[in-house]
Amino acid sequence: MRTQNSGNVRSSRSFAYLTVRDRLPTILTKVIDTIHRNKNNFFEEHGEEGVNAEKRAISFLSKLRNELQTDKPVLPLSDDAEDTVAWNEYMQRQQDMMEDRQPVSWFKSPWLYVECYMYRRIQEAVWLNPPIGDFDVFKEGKTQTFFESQQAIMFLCTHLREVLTSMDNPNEKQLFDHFLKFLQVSLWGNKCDLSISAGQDNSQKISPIESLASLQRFILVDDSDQVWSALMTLQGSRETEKRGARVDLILDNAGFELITDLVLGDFLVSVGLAKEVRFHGKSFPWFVSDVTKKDFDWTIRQTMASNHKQMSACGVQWKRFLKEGVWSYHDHRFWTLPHEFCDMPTDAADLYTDLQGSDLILFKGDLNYRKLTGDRDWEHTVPFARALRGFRPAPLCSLRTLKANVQVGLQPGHGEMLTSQEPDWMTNGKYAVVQFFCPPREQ
Ligand SMILES: O=P(O)(O)OC[C@H]1O[C@](O)(CO)[C@@H](O)[C@@H]1O
Ligand SMILES: [Mn+2]
Repeated sequence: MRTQNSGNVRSSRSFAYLTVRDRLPTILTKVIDTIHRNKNNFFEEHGEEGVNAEKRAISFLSKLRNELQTDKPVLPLSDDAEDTVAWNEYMQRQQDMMEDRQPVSWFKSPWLYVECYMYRRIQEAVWLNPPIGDFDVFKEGKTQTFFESQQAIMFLCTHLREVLTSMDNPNEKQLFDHFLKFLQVSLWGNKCDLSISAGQDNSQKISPIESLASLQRFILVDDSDQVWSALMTLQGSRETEKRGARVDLILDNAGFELITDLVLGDFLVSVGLAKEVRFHGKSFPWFVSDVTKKDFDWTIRQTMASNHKQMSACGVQWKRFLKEGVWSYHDHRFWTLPHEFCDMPTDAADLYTDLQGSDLILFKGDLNYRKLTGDRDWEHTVPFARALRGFRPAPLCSLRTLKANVQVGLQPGHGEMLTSQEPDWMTNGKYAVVQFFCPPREQ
């Protein structure tokens, strides 16, 4: 069994190596440029102090880029945030695992760790300079993809409102068909992240519903019917009948993907499949396009303010769900730590306990999949349940388009066939999985 990290940065032909060599410095250069372009805004808001903060942040980030490119040892964090100690302890853990006592450095550590670490160091640059401490270095890109996906967002909102108004007493089959569509739209929404393209435009421009049929053959594992059964079982159970089912959606990217997740959350609540939807986002800007609380609120405000009738009706409804507590937004520092999810019971016990109260947890995106499976070099036939290594807070499902070298739960020979036909099938974002796991009932 090969279970070392799939992200082997040491091998100069690996996807991980290329990411660290090419993609991460490009992202850092864009961040530096963004801060520089905002110099006048910082001056207007904070005077000279703002300009000094801009200079210090840029010099910090340029140094960081140099450390990365010259494979320097990774440095402990020097800020004083809620998660600083956890990060520095994790770095020590990495150090203890080094075979030859070499210092942990950018090209000699697991990919998952260095990639997460870079985003945390970017945040360190901002937090160490309080006048610009709440500046989101990725905001521009996130708003841009939202506006560039307007057409697709309008299609989707229209489709949702039509489905909801036309459904008077739907039978189970009709409900299932609609559910499947909204689940798949949310799945393919994950194509639109900005980290894989180092911030280049990756927005959705065509009708998301119409493209579903042609995309079906790219879903390598499709456990949608098990997700559906889990929801149906809840409907029949006495306990959940009383309190209603709770779905937790672990969000990934802002822009079009977030809209697909909100639409799915709306559908689940509006047709009674869930009583409560809890959205989980990041507590600081992460992996270029991930959702923060500000992005979440901004997206709902923008949707409400749209001139398009159905789109603004969606926004108004979403605002109402939040006000009534049917929907809620949560963040936890664990989502922006480098830990794999099987560490959650020990390293974020409060979050694990919270998730145990869920009836279904939907994990969006590639990074969440890497953390679910520990980003290991698993054989493709290893069952998903095994790759989770004891992470079993509640029934859970990963909705992920493939953008990294890890994939489990395939039929024998499937992975080999794909490799022979399309060597980059795990990283080109063309394929997807809907992978479900249900913890066995306690005896
Ligand atoms: O937004 P997602 O789907 O988690 O993707 C994040 C991207 O960043 C990566 O970590 C690569 O840099 C990949 O896993 C993926 O391409
Ligand atoms: Mn992301």
